[in-house]
Amino acid sequence: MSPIIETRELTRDFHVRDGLRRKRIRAVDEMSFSVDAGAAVGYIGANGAGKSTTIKMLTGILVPTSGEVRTCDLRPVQDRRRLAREVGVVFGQRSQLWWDLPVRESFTILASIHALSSADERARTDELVDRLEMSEYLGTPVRQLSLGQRMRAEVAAALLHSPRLVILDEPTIGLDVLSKQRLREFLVQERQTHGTTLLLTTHDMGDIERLCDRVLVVDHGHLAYDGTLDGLSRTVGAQRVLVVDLAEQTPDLLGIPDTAHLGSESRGLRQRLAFDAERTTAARVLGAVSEQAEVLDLSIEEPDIEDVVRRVYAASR
Ligand SMILES: Nc1ncnc2c1ncn2[C@@H]1O[C@H](COP(=O)(O)OP(=O)(O)OP(=O)(O)O)[C@@H](O)[C@H]1O
Repeated sequence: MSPIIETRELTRDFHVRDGLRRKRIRAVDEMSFSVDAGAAVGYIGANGAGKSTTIKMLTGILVPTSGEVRTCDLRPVQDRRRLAREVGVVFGQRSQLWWDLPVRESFTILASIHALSSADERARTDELVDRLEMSEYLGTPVRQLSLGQRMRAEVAAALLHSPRLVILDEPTIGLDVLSKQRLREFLVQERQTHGTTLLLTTHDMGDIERLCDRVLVVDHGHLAYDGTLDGLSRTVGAQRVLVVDLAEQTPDLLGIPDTAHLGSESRGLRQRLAFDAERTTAARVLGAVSEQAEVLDLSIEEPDIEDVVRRVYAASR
């Protein structure tokens, strides 16, 4: 089976003014990678690393300066219309819905753009409305929706024609915890049910952990890492943090095996301990803490994606 995305030495330059001179910026630099059908790939990197430019070339919005790209076995620029039938794109910060129309009407327009039969349109709309819990606001104009509601509608709009590949650019940006969780669950389900391939850019490590089985890290237009999330954690030693609220003011919990004490608040009532998930577990750390103090509450902080990216960059240079 041929890959659903394949790039070979893909490159894109921009020319910008620098005072009186023109300067060349190489946004994507001879990048080669491929993605198999059915995969879920996280595409991460610092601001300006080249993520959006890559996505624009994959979807035919931007013409490459050099190199090759094939998406769903098509040439994105030349075959853009055919590609639109195979790919769904969600931009967290840009809407593809009609602001003054009720959500339902946006779906009807999109279904007719994609030339869905009325039976397919009905079946797919019902499925998406049900799984994304949108029935309450189908008649509401898009401009009146909350961000979480709008994002669900955006995702439904991008998936209405059952694309083989879904590209999501910051799909959970600005969403509250519950909305993020719902959207992630939906995407996991969609992939399981329909074998949809997912490629997403995000600044949220939770998206990567819940959704992706492979991670690409881009640095100045080059791939700095391509592998599993576990491998990424091993490469950079991404740490988790256990935050414990204690029943009494307690001296700093030093000497807990495989942890580093990050700090205390309120005279030791709340303490933060970093641990490496490769070497120990949250349960083991909690067990050791409980021997020294009564724990009232706890939470675990996910690794910070900016920190992970910085460490990958440092390791690859
Ligand atoms: N239209 C453009 N004209 C000039 N330079 C551009 C243009 N689009 C992108 N660039 C430059 O190309 C580089 C890569 O930008 P790109 O938007 O692909 O990064 P990104 O990884 O998506 O960043 P972010 O996370 O901030 O969205 C940056 O240096 C950016 O300034």
